[in-house]
Amino acid sequence: MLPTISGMKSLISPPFSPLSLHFPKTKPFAFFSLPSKKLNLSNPRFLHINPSMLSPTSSTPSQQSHPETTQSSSPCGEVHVIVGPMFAGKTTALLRRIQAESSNGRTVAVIKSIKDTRYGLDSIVTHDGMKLPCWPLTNLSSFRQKIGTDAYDQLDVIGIDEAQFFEDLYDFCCEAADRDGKTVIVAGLDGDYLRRSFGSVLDIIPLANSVMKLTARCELCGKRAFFTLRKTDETQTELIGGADVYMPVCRQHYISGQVVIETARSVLESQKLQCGSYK
Ligand SMILES: Nc1ncnc2c1ncn2[C@@H]1O[C@H](COP(=O)(O)OP(=O)(O)O)[C@@H](O)[C@H]1O
Ligand SMILES: Cc1cn([C@H]2C[C@H](O)[C@@H](COP(=O)(O)O)O2)c(=O)[nH]c1=O
Ligand SMILES: [Zn+2]
Repeated sequence: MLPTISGMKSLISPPFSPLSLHFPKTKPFAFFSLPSKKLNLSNPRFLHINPSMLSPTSSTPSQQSHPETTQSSSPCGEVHVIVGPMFAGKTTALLRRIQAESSNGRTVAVIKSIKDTRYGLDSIVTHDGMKLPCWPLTNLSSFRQKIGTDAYDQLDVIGIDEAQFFEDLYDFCCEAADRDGKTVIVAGLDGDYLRRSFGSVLDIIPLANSVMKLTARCELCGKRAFFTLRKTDETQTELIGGADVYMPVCRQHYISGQVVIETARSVLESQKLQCGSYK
């Protein structure tokens, strides 16, 4: 039997200890207890998340209010969708919503795509350092089996980060909310670096109780940023990276940035071709 922390309610991926929650040093945190549910789970641990851990002081400049935070257990499921470009605070918003649900005494678990290897597999980490243990999965359909049926049945709230990488997002949200009565909170990119619909994120809008599009700050002018510009010459849709590869931009700088990058790309391509023909 894995050690548990008294009164914890969140179902968090093992291995987990309080020390695995890392937040910026300027934002101290402490654990507190809530009455625990009658759970007999062999694997997941129970966690209380102190609100100060997910302090609003780390909010993005464009932080918007949460449209709906569930106050009590609902017999019906819910789907809430958080979208926006990179660096908009999607993960921060997801972690805050999860914390709010946990504070309301609901049992929560968080999933992220195994494709996102940026900060190790077992944690969701925001760009400014908030960290929460999670279940890293290839596909969402494996979640119930991974967590265990009993644990799944006890869950009230499921958070999903990097939702653009899950092909079975629609079916999972449908089943979790409609059939199993779960509250599903989904965070992901609505668009890729070419502003095309990314994965299945937009497909779940018709399933949603609420949709929130967050914005970042344009790295070039400071205005609101709606888009993500890729700074490199790579062209595949999926390319894991952070500020080294991507930057948030406003419409004007997306357009001018794309022109610069596409020009650079075609210059590089023609240089490669020329080099090839000299060989
Ligand atoms: N251009 C940037 N480069 C690096 N970090 C940024 C940039 N813009 C904002 N941030 C930080 O990223 C935080 C949001 O991180 P996160 O919640 O992980 O965003 P998202 O999940 O939308 O990518 C902001 O609060 C801010 O501190
Ligand atoms: C625009 C864009 C992004 N990605 C990748 C890059 C990151 O690994 C994630 C997004 O992370 P965040 O939590 O929203 O910051 O997605 C990609 O693969 N392709 C793209 O076009
Ligand atoms: Zn701009």
